[in-house]
Amino acid sequence: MSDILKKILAVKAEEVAAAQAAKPLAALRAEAEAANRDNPVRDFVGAIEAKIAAGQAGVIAEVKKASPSKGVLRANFDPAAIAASYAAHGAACLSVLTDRQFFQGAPDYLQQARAACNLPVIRKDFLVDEYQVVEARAMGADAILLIVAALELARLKALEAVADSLGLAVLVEVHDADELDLALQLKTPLLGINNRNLRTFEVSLQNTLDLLPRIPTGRRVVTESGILARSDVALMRQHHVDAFLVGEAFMRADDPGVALAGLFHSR
Ligand SMILES: O=C(O)c1ccccc1NCC(=O)[C@H](O)[C@H](O)COP(=O)(O)O
Repeated sequence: MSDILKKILAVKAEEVAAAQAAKPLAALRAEAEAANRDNPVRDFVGAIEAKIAAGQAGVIAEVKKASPSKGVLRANFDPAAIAASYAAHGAACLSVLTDRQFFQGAPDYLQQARAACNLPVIRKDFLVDEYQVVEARAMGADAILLIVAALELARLKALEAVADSLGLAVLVEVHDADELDLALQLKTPLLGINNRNLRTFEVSLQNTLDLLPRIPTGRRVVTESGILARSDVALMRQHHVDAFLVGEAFMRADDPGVALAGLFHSR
């Protein structure tokens, strides 16, 4: 496991302990159930598939103020305005960072972004415990990320089951072939291949291409990280990779939605 991931996971364990002490799981579950009544889950997988069925890329557009590898990406950060622009320019879904310490994110940002549009939203964070999955639905998320490098198989399966019980979609993320073997033991169709090595922060789109021959039918590959240019999108689409998770390229642009259209839509 990479050093940064170790550090992040140690902080997550502390955050879960503190949150549980402040609000027990049973109370949080009641909030998640209320959210399911008042603010029902939006179909994350369906939104991606609908774009792809229409011949477009399925873009998960990220709302990310900063990152460990790049520092602050967007000083003037307005999650609602970013989300509205993404929606107006053809995003399938949103990814909102809720981690405070390493990404300068917040649960409030997820709520502001989701309220500003009709798109499904993934809680982008480092989930290690059932508590955080329930918390994701309570804050309004429609999907969660599970990172194979961070979790043992039994824990991955247990967290996927909690997500299923709440109606949340799961994006399972891998970086190499061993992680892929584990991810394929989950039920979710959404398989994220991270092009970023979390130890070195090196990014190589070749990582997605190398793992493609190992992907069975029935899984939807989402290529994650380092998509910066139209040539990157073209390379992926030539290899029938039609779903993308993109952050930095949009966050550094004056208008993130216009940048999305420029990267993905034909001119
Ligand atoms: O982005 C980082 O520096 C990072 C460091 C440690 C763990 C995860 C990290 N990124 C999370 C992501 O998955 C990216 O935000 C996402 O794939 C978008 O990547 P990009 O388009 O390169 O911003």
